[in-house]
Amino acid sequence: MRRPLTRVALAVSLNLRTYLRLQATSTSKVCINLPNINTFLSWDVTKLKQLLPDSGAELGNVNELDAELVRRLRDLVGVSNGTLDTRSMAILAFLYIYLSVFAGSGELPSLTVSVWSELPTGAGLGSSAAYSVCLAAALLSASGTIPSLLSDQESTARWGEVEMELINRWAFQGERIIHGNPSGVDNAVGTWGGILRYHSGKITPLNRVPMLRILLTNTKVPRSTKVLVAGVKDKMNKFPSIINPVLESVNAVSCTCEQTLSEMTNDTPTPEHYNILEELIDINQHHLNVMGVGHPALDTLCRVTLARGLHSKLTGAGGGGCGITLLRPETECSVIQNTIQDLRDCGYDCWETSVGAEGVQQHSPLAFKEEALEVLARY
Ligand SMILES: Nc1ncnc2c1ncn2[C@@H]1O[C@H](COP(=O)(O)OP(=O)(O)OP(=O)(O)O)[C@@H](O)[C@H]1O
Ligand SMILES: C[C@@](O)(CCO)CC(=O)[O-]
Ligand SMILES: [Mg+2]
Repeated sequence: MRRPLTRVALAVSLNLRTYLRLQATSTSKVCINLPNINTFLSWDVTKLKQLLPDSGAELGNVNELDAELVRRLRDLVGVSNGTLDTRSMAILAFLYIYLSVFAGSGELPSLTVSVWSELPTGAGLGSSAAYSVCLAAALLSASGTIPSLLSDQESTARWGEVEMELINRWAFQGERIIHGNPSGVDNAVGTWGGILRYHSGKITPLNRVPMLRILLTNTKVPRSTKVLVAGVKDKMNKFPSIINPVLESVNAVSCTCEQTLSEMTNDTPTPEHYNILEELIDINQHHLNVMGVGHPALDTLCRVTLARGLHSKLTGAGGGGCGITLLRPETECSVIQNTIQDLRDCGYDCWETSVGAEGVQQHSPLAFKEEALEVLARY
């Protein structure tokens, strides 16, 4: 039986976006272009139709993963059960959402979907969720399940609450395919943006969000969310009396952090607020090490930034990938530049950004970031 998660977590959106372009075609093919993972594939619509059960209406249940459809898709893609292969997971998530969303209409349309992301793939920044949210929003919109929002004048628009809820649910199915037993917090952040509080499956956006500057560092150490999450679960099962109190303490960190963030938005942020956030970052990083999701490269990140007076922690499932470093308002430009250089000297990618960006949106081609448009226009 799955233990209900009763602890609080806070999740924060980043200002790095995933872009999806969907073109209706008359080729009788479904094509997917995923330049980030060098994957370009197509299938005949007739072949995909054979995967649908006799009554298409049986599909399309947004609350449960259809194990039989997943099995058929695995056969089609040629993967065995426990595969963690980047490409296969991305393709399975796409085909699963495509077939489920269009099954009810009885017709599978030919189309070309191209996705390109500014997020590093599989590095602890929720790239799988951003990918799944884009797929869900685009396919639901193409099927007419949610409206297409853009009029001639409007270049960017957001869906209403009901549509966002549906996008989030379908994205969660994509996350399930990609990473096994996800909490749903990453797809919620991708859908709604901002900062979210997660408790027992209930997701509440924080009303107001302070502006926080951070450094984002990619150690480039490869890791798999699926494997790391399974590892923590194993530890919980093996040493419940040891790990449960750690999770309780993580919960208390989330609550104290939430209170501090709320004070920072109600009053002017003070140096003391930043001191508290820094201590919480350090404590949480130690928790994550105890849970077995640290990595020597992440320890290096923490050590190198602390030498410049800055505090860091891992992101996402850990085990390598990315970490964040909190910047204080008074942190001098030279300190930031020197820290970035130190981290680049370690072989890491590092850049400055801020937290709390918008969630999923529909853009007209004109409102696409130029770089994204340039990449996606190739397909
Ligand atoms: N831009 C993209 N194009 C295609 N597939 C992607 C893209 N981004 C993510 N994916 C899919 O998501 C998988 C990575 O998901 P995973 O959950 O392991 O990492 P993450 O989401 O980046 O990190 P975390 O879950 O720890 O925050 C990839 O293997 C790929 O299947
Ligand atoms: C590690 C994890 O918290 C998120 C990965 O970004 C797993 C989850 O919430 O499903
Ligand atoms: Mg993920």
